[in-house]
Amino acid sequence: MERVAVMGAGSWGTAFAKVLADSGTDVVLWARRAEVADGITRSRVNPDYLPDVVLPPNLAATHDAEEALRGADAVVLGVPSQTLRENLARWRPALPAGATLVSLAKGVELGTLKRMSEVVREVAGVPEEQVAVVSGPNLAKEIAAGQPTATVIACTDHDRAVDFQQACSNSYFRPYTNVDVVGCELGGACKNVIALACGMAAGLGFGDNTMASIITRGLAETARLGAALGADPLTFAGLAGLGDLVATCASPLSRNRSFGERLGRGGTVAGAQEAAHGQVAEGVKSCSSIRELAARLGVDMPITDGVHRVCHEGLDPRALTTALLERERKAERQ
Ligand SMILES: NC(=O)c1ccc[n+]([C@@H]2O[C@H](COP(=O)([O-])OP(=O)(O)OC[C@H]3O[C@@H](n4cnc5c(N)ncnc54)[C@H](OP(=O)(O)O)[C@@H]3O)[C@@H](O)[C@H]2O)c1
Ligand SMILES: O=P(O)(O)OC[C@H](O)CO
Repeated sequence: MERVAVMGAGSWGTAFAKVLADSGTDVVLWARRAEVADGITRSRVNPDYLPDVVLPPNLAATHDAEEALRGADAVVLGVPSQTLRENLARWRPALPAGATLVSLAKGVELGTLKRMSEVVREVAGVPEEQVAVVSGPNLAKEIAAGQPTATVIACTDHDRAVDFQQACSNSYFRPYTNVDVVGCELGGACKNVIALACGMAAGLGFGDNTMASIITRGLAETARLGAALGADPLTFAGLAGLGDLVATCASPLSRNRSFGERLGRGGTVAGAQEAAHGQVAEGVKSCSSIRELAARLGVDMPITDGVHRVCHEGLDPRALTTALLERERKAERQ
Protein backbone atom coordinates (compact mmCIF):
# COMPACT_ATOMS: atom_id res chain seq x y z
CA MET A 1 0.00 0.00 0.00
CA GLU A 2 1.50 3.29 -1.05
CA ARG A 3 -1.11 5.87 -0.22
CA VAL A 4 -3.79 5.88 2.46
CA ALA A 5 -6.57 8.38 3.13
CA VAL A 6 -7.55 8.93 6.76
CA MET A 7 -11.00 10.47 7.01
CA GLY A 8 -11.38 12.30 10.32
CA ALA A 9 -8.73 14.42 12.04
CA GLY A 10 -9.81 13.92 15.66
CA SER A 11 -7.60 12.29 18.30
CA TRP A 12 -7.45 8.82 16.82
CA GLY A 13 -7.67 9.77 13.14
CA THR A 14 -4.67 12.07 13.59
CA ALA A 15 -2.68 9.64 15.73
CA PHE A 16 -3.40 6.76 13.34
CA ALA A 17 -2.39 8.89 10.35
CA LYS A 18 0.92 9.47 12.14
CA VAL A 19 1.30 5.72 12.73
CA LEU A 20 0.86 5.11 8.99
CA ALA A 21 3.27 7.89 8.05
CA ASP A 22 5.85 6.65 10.58
CA SER A 23 5.50 3.22 8.93
CA GLY A 24 6.60 4.71 5.61
CA THR A 25 3.13 5.01 4.05
CA ASP A 26 2.09 8.30 2.44
CA VAL A 27 -1.03 9.65 4.11
CA VAL A 28 -3.61 12.30 3.36
CA LEU A 29 -5.63 13.26 6.43
CA TRP A 30 -9.09 14.76 5.88
CA ALA A 31 -10.34 17.26 8.47
CA ARG A 32 -13.98 18.31 8.71
CA ARG A 33 -12.98 21.91 9.46
CA ALA A 34 -10.73 23.82 7.07
CA GLU A 35 -8.87 25.51 9.94
CA VAL A 36 -7.71 22.13 11.29
CA ALA A 37 -6.36 21.08 7.87
CA ASP A 38 -4.74 24.49 7.39
CA GLY A 39 -3.23 24.37 10.89
CA ILE A 40 -1.65 20.97 10.17
CA THR A 41 -0.33 22.13 6.79
CA ARG A 42 1.12 25.31 8.28
CA SER A 43 2.50 24.16 11.63
CA ARG A 44 2.66 20.31 11.38
CA VAL A 45 0.50 19.94 14.48
CA ASN A 46 -3.23 19.33 14.92
CA PRO A 47 -4.03 22.36 17.05
CA ASP A 48 -7.32 21.03 18.44
CA TYR A 49 -6.60 17.40 19.23
CA LEU A 50 -2.84 16.74 19.54
CA PRO A 51 -1.19 20.15 19.91
CA ASP A 52 2.06 18.73 21.35
CA VAL A 53 2.76 16.24 18.58
CA VAL A 54 4.75 17.10 15.46
CA LEU A 55 3.36 15.27 12.42
CA PRO A 56 5.77 13.74 9.86
CA PRO A 57 6.35 15.28 6.41
CA ASN A 58 4.76 12.37 4.48
CA LEU A 59 1.42 13.23 6.13
CA ALA A 60 -0.57 15.86 4.23
CA ALA A 61 -3.85 17.39 5.42
CA THR A 62 -6.85 18.63 3.49
CA HIS A 63 -10.42 19.74 4.01
CA ASP A 64 -11.32 18.45 0.53
CA ALA A 65 -12.63 14.86 0.82
CA GLU A 66 -12.27 14.13 -2.90
CA GLU A 67 -8.65 15.21 -2.81
CA ALA A 68 -8.00 12.98 0.21
CA LEU A 69 -9.63 9.94 -1.41
CA ARG A 70 -8.06 10.27 -4.88
CA GLY A 71 -5.83 7.26 -5.63
CA ALA A 72 -5.95 5.86 -2.09
CA ASP A 73 -5.19 2.14 -1.70
CA ALA A 74 -6.99 2.15 1.66
CA VAL A 75 -9.50 4.52 3.22
CA VAL A 76 -9.40 4.73 7.01
CA LEU A 77 -12.62 5.93 8.63
CA GLY A 78 -11.90 7.93 11.79
CA VAL A 79 -15.18 9.66 12.60
CA PRO A 80 -17.47 8.84 15.57
CA SER A 81 -19.58 5.74 15.03
CA GLN A 82 -22.98 7.46 15.09
CA THR A 83 -21.79 9.78 12.27
CA LEU A 84 -20.14 7.15 10.09
CA ARG A 85 -23.20 6.46 7.93
CA GLU A 86 -23.84 10.11 7.02
CA ASN A 87 -20.15 10.85 6.41
CA LEU A 88 -19.56 7.73 4.31
CA ALA A 89 -22.68 8.37 2.21
CA ARG A 90 -21.20 11.77 1.32
CA TRP A 91 -17.82 10.25 0.42
CA ARG A 92 -19.16 7.21 -1.45
CA PRO A 93 -18.99 8.66 -5.00
CA ALA A 94 -15.27 9.41 -4.52
CA LEU A 95 -14.23 6.10 -2.92
CA PRO A 96 -11.52 4.46 -5.09
CA ALA A 97 -12.72 1.12 -6.51
CA GLY A 98 -11.25 -1.86 -4.68
CA ALA A 99 -9.70 0.19 -1.86
CA THR A 100 -9.69 -1.46 1.57
CA LEU A 101 -12.14 0.39 3.82
CA VAL A 102 -10.87 0.40 7.39
CA SER A 103 -13.02 1.38 10.36
CA LEU A 104 -11.40 2.87 13.45
CA ALA A 105 -14.76 3.50 15.15
CA LYS A 106 -15.81 1.58 18.24
CA GLY A 107 -19.56 1.55 18.52
CA VAL A 108 -22.88 0.01 17.52
CA GLU A 109 -25.24 2.16 15.46
CA LEU A 110 -28.37 3.40 17.21
CA GLY A 111 -31.58 2.32 15.49
CA THR A 112 -30.11 -0.27 13.10
CA LEU A 113 -28.01 -1.96 15.85
CA LYS A 114 -25.32 -2.60 13.22
CA ARG A 115 -21.61 -2.93 13.79
CA MET A 116 -19.43 -0.40 11.99
CA SER A 117 -18.20 -2.87 9.35
CA GLU A 118 -21.84 -3.66 8.56
CA VAL A 119 -22.58 0.05 8.13
CA VAL A 120 -19.54 0.40 5.84
CA ARG A 121 -20.56 -2.57 3.68
CA GLU A 122 -24.11 -1.30 3.38
CA VAL A 123 -23.31 2.34 2.59
CA ALA A 124 -20.28 1.74 0.36
CA GLY A 125 -21.86 -1.27 -1.35
CA VAL A 126 -18.74 -3.43 -1.00
CA PRO A 127 -18.28 -7.12 -0.03
CA GLU A 128 -17.24 -7.98 3.54
CA GLU A 129 -13.74 -9.01 2.35
CA GLN A 130 -13.06 -5.37 1.46
CA VAL A 131 -13.76 -4.05 4.96
CA ALA A 132 -11.30 -4.15 7.87
CA VAL A 133 -11.40 -2.82 11.41
CA VAL A 134 -8.65 -1.70 13.77
CA SER A 135 -9.29 -2.47 17.42
CA GLY A 136 -7.06 -2.83 20.46
CA PRO A 137 -5.64 -1.00 23.49
CA ASN A 138 -4.96 2.19 21.56
CA LEU A 139 -5.23 5.38 23.57
CA ALA A 140 -4.47 8.01 20.93
CA LYS A 141 -2.32 10.30 23.08
CA GLU A 142 0.07 7.52 24.10
CA ILE A 143 0.46 6.30 20.52
CA ALA A 144 0.96 9.83 19.17
CA ALA A 145 3.79 10.15 21.71
CA GLY A 146 5.40 7.03 20.24
CA GLN A 147 4.72 4.76 23.21
CA PRO A 148 4.76 1.05 22.23
CA THR A 149 1.47 -0.76 21.75
CA ALA A 150 -0.16 -3.60 19.85
CA THR A 151 -3.48 -3.77 18.04
CA VAL A 152 -5.58 -6.00 15.79
CA ILE A 153 -6.39 -5.57 12.11
CA ALA A 154 -9.51 -7.67 11.58
CA CYS A 155 -10.69 -8.61 8.09
CA THR A 156 -12.31 -11.74 6.69
CA ASP A 157 -9.77 -11.53 3.85
CA HIS A 158 -6.51 -12.49 5.56
CA ASP A 159 -4.31 -11.28 2.69
CA ARG A 160 -5.93 -7.86 2.76
CA ALA A 161 -5.37 -7.68 6.53
CA VAL A 162 -1.70 -8.56 5.99
CA ASP A 163 -1.34 -5.78 3.39
CA PHE A 164 -2.76 -3.23 5.78
CA GLN A 165 -0.75 -4.66 8.68
CA GLN A 166 2.38 -3.92 6.67
CA ALA A 167 1.22 -0.37 5.97
CA CYS A 168 0.90 0.47 9.67
CA SER A 169 3.71 -1.49 11.35
CA ASN A 170 6.58 0.44 12.86
CA SER A 171 8.96 0.55 15.82
CA TYR A 172 6.21 1.47 18.32
CA PHE A 173 3.05 0.03 16.71
CA ARG A 174 2.59 -3.74 16.32
CA PRO A 175 -0.61 -4.86 14.60
CA TYR A 176 -1.73 -8.50 14.59
CA THR A 177 -4.25 -9.87 12.09
CA ASN A 178 -7.49 -11.65 12.93
CA VAL A 179 -10.32 -12.90 10.72
CA ASP A 180 -12.90 -12.54 13.52
CA VAL A 181 -14.32 -9.13 12.61
CA VAL A 182 -17.46 -9.62 14.73
CA GLY A 183 -15.50 -10.39 17.91
CA CYS A 184 -13.01 -7.56 17.44
CA GLU A 185 -15.74 -5.01 16.80
CA LEU A 186 -17.84 -6.14 19.75
CA GLY A 187 -14.81 -6.02 22.03
CA GLY A 188 -14.14 -2.42 20.98
CA ALA A 189 -17.74 -1.26 21.30
CA CYS A 190 -18.58 -3.01 24.58
CA LYS A 191 -15.43 -1.98 26.46
CA ASN A 192 -16.48 1.68 26.19
CA VAL A 193 -19.64 0.87 28.15
CA ILE A 194 -17.74 -1.13 30.76
CA ALA A 195 -15.24 1.76 31.08
CA LEU A 196 -18.14 4.07 31.87
CA ALA A 197 -19.11 1.69 34.69
CA CYS A 198 -15.51 1.59 35.98
CA GLY A 199 -15.39 5.36 35.88
CA MET A 200 -18.60 5.57 37.90
CA ALA A 201 -17.12 3.17 40.47
CA ALA A 202 -13.96 5.29 40.69
CA GLY A 203 -16.05 8.43 41.09
CA LEU A 204 -17.90 6.77 43.94
CA GLY A 205 -14.55 6.14 45.64
CA PHE A 206 -14.34 2.38 45.07
CA GLY A 207 -10.94 0.72 44.64
CA ASP A 208 -9.21 -2.00 42.66
CA ASN A 209 -11.36 -4.97 43.75
CA THR A 210 -14.40 -3.22 42.37
CA MET A 211 -12.58 -2.33 39.12
CA ALA A 212 -11.38 -5.92 38.64
CA SER A 213 -14.88 -7.24 39.30
CA ILE A 214 -16.47 -4.88 36.76
CA ILE A 215 -13.79 -5.60 34.15
CA THR A 216 -14.15 -9.37 34.56
CA ARG A 217 -17.95 -9.43 34.63
CA GLY A 218 -17.96 -6.89 31.79
CA LEU A 219 -15.85 -9.25 29.73
CA ALA A 220 -18.24 -12.09 30.59
CA GLU A 221 -21.27 -10.20 29.28
CA THR A 222 -19.36 -9.05 26.18
CA ALA A 223 -18.38 -12.65 25.45
CA ARG A 224 -22.03 -13.77 25.88
CA LEU A 225 -23.11 -11.24 23.27
CA GLY A 226 -20.24 -12.33 21.05
CA ALA A 227 -21.29 -15.98 21.31
CA ALA A 228 -24.82 -15.06 20.26
CA LEU A 229 -23.47 -13.23 17.21
CA GLY A 230 -21.05 -15.97 16.15
CA ALA A 231 -17.77 -14.42 17.35
CA ASP A 232 -14.78 -16.62 18.23
CA PRO A 233 -14.71 -16.75 22.07
CA LEU A 234 -10.90 -16.58 22.07
CA THR A 235 -11.00 -13.10 20.51
CA PHE A 236 -12.22 -11.75 23.85
CA ALA A 237 -9.02 -12.96 25.54
CA GLY A 238 -7.00 -11.01 22.97
CA LEU A 239 -5.99 -7.41 22.31
CA ALA A 240 -9.38 -6.33 20.98
CA GLY A 241 -11.09 -7.92 23.99
CA LEU A 242 -9.31 -8.02 27.33
CA GLY A 243 -6.45 -5.79 26.11
CA ASP A 244 -8.63 -2.85 25.16
CA LEU A 245 -10.96 -3.40 28.10
CA VAL A 246 -8.12 -3.16 30.64
CA ALA A 247 -6.52 -0.11 28.97
CA THR A 248 -9.77 1.81 28.74
CA CYS A 249 -11.10 0.90 32.18
CA ALA A 250 -7.82 1.77 33.90
CA SER A 251 -6.64 4.87 32.07
CA PRO A 252 -7.34 8.47 33.07
CA LEU A 253 -6.83 9.23 29.34
CA SER A 254 -10.00 7.33 28.41
CA ARG A 255 -12.88 9.65 27.58
CA ASN A 256 -15.39 6.94 28.53
CA ARG A 257 -13.83 6.26 31.92
CA SER A 258 -13.52 10.02 32.63
CA PHE A 259 -17.14 10.54 31.63
CA GLY A 260 -18.26 7.80 34.03
CA GLU A 261 -16.08 9.19 36.81
CA ARG A 262 -17.80 12.56 36.57
CA LEU A 263 -21.18 10.84 36.88
CA GLY A 264 -19.93 8.82 39.86
CA ARG A 265 -18.87 12.04 41.56
CA GLY A 266 -22.42 13.30 41.25
CA GLY A 267 -22.12 15.20 37.96
CA THR A 268 -24.85 15.28 35.34
CA VAL A 269 -24.72 13.76 31.88
CA ALA A 270 -24.88 17.26 30.38
CA GLY A 271 -21.98 18.39 32.61
CA ALA A 272 -19.88 15.35 31.69
CA GLN A 273 -20.63 16.00 28.02
CA GLU A 274 -19.46 19.58 28.37
CA ALA A 275 -16.28 18.54 30.16
CA ALA A 276 -15.43 16.23 27.24
CA HIS A 277 -14.81 19.35 25.11
CA GLY A 278 -16.55 17.96 22.05
CA GLN A 279 -14.60 14.69 22.08
CA VAL A 280 -16.64 11.54 21.73
CA ALA A 281 -17.34 9.10 24.60
CA GLU A 282 -18.82 6.38 22.40
CA GLY A 283 -20.22 4.28 25.24
CA VAL A 284 -22.80 6.90 26.16
CA LYS A 285 -24.73 6.14 22.98
CA SER A 286 -23.59 2.58 22.37
CA CYS A 287 -24.80 1.46 25.81
CA SER A 288 -28.33 1.87 24.41
CA SER A 289 -27.76 0.12 21.08
CA ILE A 290 -25.80 -2.75 22.68
CA ARG A 291 -28.49 -3.15 25.35
CA GLU A 292 -31.16 -3.33 22.64
CA LEU A 293 -29.11 -5.79 20.61
CA ALA A 294 -28.65 -7.98 23.69
CA ALA A 295 -32.37 -7.85 24.47
CA ARG A 296 -33.20 -8.84 20.90
CA LEU A 297 -30.90 -11.86 21.20
CA GLY A 298 -31.96 -12.76 24.74
CA VAL A 299 -28.47 -12.07 26.16
CA ASP A 300 -28.14 -10.91 29.76
CA MET A 301 -25.91 -7.77 30.00
CA PRO A 302 -26.59 -6.29 33.44
CA ILE A 303 -23.69 -3.81 33.51
CA THR A 304 -24.57 -2.44 30.07
CA ASP A 305 -28.21 -2.21 31.08
CA GLY A 306 -27.25 -0.32 34.25
CA VAL A 307 -24.97 2.10 32.39
CA HIS A 308 -27.83 2.83 29.98
CA ARG A 309 -30.13 3.51 32.93
CA VAL A 310 -27.62 5.92 34.50
CA CYS A 311 -26.88 7.76 31.24
CA HIS A 312 -30.42 7.91 29.87
CA GLU A 313 -32.96 7.23 32.62
CA GLY A 314 -31.52 9.21 35.53
CA LEU A 315 -30.51 6.23 37.71
CA ASP A 316 -28.05 7.20 40.43
CA PRO A 317 -24.68 5.37 40.00
CA ARG A 318 -24.86 4.31 43.66
CA ALA A 319 -28.23 2.70 43.03
CA LEU A 320 -26.67 0.88 40.08
CA THR A 321 -24.08 -0.64 42.44
CA THR A 322 -26.82 -1.88 44.74
CA ALA A 323 -28.88 -3.22 41.85
CA LEU A 324 -25.90 -5.18 40.46
CA LEU A 325 -24.97 -6.66 43.85
CA GLU A 326 -28.53 -7.63 44.74
CA ARG A 327 -29.18 -9.59 41.56
CA GLU A 328 -30.12 -13.22 41.89
CA ARG A 329 -27.08 -15.29 42.91
CA LYS A 330 -25.72 -17.60 40.25
CA ALA A 331 -22.75 -19.67 39.07
CA GLU A 332 -19.82 -17.78 37.55
CA ARG A 333 -20.07 -19.49 34.17
CA GLN A 334 -23.75 -19.39 33.43
N1 LIG B 1 -9.15 8.60 20.78
C1 LIG B 1 -8.73 7.35 20.96
O1 LIG B 1 -7.84 7.11 21.76
C2 LIG B 1 -9.35 6.24 20.14
C3 LIG B 1 -8.64 5.04 20.03
C4 LIG B 1 -9.19 3.97 19.33
C5 LIG B 1 -10.43 4.12 18.74
N2 LIG B 1 -11.10 5.29 18.85
C6 LIG B 1 -12.39 5.39 18.16
O2 LIG B 1 -12.20 6.17 16.98
C7 LIG B 1 -13.40 6.88 16.67
C8 LIG B 1 -13.05 8.36 16.51
O3 LIG B 1 -12.58 8.78 17.77
P1 LIG B 1 -11.68 10.05 18.02
O4 LIG B 1 -11.04 9.81 19.32
O5 LIG B 1 -10.81 10.38 16.88
O6 LIG B 1 -12.84 11.13 18.18
P2 LIG B 1 -12.69 12.71 18.41
O7 LIG B 1 -11.34 12.99 18.96
O8 LIG B 1 -13.88 13.13 19.14
O9 LIG B 1 -12.72 13.29 16.90
C9 LIG B 1 -13.84 13.06 16.04
C10 LIG B 1 -13.44 13.47 14.65
O10 LIG B 1 -14.51 13.20 13.73
C11 LIG B 1 -14.87 14.42 13.06
N3 LIG B 1 -16.28 14.39 12.65
C12 LIG B 1 -16.70 14.28 11.37
N4 LIG B 1 -18.01 14.31 11.29
C13 LIG B 1 -18.47 14.46 12.53
C14 LIG B 1 -19.76 14.58 13.05
N5 LIG B 1 -20.85 14.53 12.27
N6 LIG B 1 -19.88 14.73 14.35
C15 LIG B 1 -18.78 14.78 15.14
N7 LIG B 1 -17.51 14.67 14.69
C16 LIG B 1 -17.37 14.53 13.39
C17 LIG B 1 -14.52 15.51 14.08
O11 LIG B 1 -14.42 16.74 13.42
P3 LIG B 1 -14.44 18.14 14.27
O12 LIG B 1 -13.07 18.27 14.87
O13 LIG B 1 -14.71 19.15 13.23
O14 LIG B 1 -15.52 18.03 15.30
C18 LIG B 1 -13.17 14.98 14.56
O15 LIG B 1 -12.18 15.18 13.60
C19 LIG B 1 -14.36 6.59 17.83
O16 LIG B 1 -15.25 5.59 17.44
C20 LIG B 1 -13.46 6.10 18.94
O17 LIG B 1 -14.12 5.20 19.81
C21 LIG B 1 -10.58 6.36 19.53
O1 LIG C 1 -10.85 7.48 25.12
P1 LIG C 1 -11.79 6.33 24.89
O2 LIG C 1 -12.54 5.95 26.10
O3 LIG C 1 -12.65 6.58 23.67
O4 LIG C 1 -10.88 5.06 24.53
C1 LIG C 1 -9.91 5.18 23.54
C2 LIG C 1 -9.54 3.85 22.92
O5 LIG C 1 -10.66 3.20 22.37
C3 LIG C 1 -8.76 2.93 23.81
O6 LIG C 1 -8.36 1.79 23.09
